Amino acid sequence: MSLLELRHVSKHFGSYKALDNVSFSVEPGRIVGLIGPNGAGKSTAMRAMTGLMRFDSGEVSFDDQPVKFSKTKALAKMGNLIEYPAIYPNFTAEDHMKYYAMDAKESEDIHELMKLTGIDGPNFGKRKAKHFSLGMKQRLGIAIALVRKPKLVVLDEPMNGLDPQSVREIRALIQKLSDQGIAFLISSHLLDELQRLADDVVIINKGKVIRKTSMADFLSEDKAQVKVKTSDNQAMVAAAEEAGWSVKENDQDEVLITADDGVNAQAVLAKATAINVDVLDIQTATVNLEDHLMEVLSDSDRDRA
Ligand SMILES: Nc1ncnc2c1ncn2[C@@H]1O[C@H](COP(=O)(O)OP(=O)(O)OP(=O)(O)O)[C@@H](O)[C@H]1O
Repeated sequence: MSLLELRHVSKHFGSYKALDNVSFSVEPGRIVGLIGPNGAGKSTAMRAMTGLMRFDSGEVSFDDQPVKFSKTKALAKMGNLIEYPAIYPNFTAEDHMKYYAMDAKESEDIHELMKLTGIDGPNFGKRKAKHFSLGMKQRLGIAIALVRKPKLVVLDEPMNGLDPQSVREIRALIQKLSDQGIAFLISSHLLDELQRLADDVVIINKGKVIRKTSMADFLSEDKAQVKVKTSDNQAMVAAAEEAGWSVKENDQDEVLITADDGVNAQAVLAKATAINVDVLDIQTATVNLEDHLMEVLSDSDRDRA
């Protein structure tokens, strides 16, 4: 049984379908990236699964219990940081931790957790939250999400507003906690970060789940691409097409070549030499979550048009 499961969840805002029959699951201890363009429905899905928002139809279950709007009992072992954490301006970091641990049946050692999330340093100390930077608030939000010893932590854009050093630290923290068996569902537009972190991906576009798979499988779908600049791109395109490769040209005068059974720079160079075309520059693009995501999204938009 999955730790978290959404089955056929739909949600309208007026006549707008923000979630359209959304189904996916999170397995124990896995880090799942929820990705998609602005307005795809990621935050809406997160609010539905954490009991923060009513949904129209479908079911959510967590830890073998149904999740309903405001049904907090089912959510005892789920932490979340969705949009902005509820931070009280006149509380210190420690006040927050004590407050959030108060109604927990089982809570982490607050001081350990503060150390782990880096909110115990001199910057925090006795300062009130109204003086915290955005990054400090994010860290505090993550610490709060962890206070009840959760089995799953739902994080909406956890890297927002963090400097590169903090992003790295938060990534290491998530990895460490996942190694201890905590599952994460994370939405982020920082795709490089998600590529490094996530075990699985769920891709959502216009309220629909268009792909759910492991990160490794998702990335391996992307075919290697050779980018080449030549003395005669027209001749290169013709020769590549004749070889049965897929060819596109971009606006930087580069010819982009892929093939279903793979293509490499040597093969493209050999083809150029055979037709007496000079190669000015050649590169093999590495697999990248962002590029592959763009392809998958544009295919899904085309299929729907
Ligand atoms: N309370 C609301 N009332 C009306 N429309 C809403 C409401 N909340 C979300 N929406 C709409 O639902 C759609 C999905 O929004 P959502 O915030 O879930 O997207 P998202 O994938 O999280 O986007 P982003 O990456 O920009 O955060 C958007 O078109 C948004 O305008």
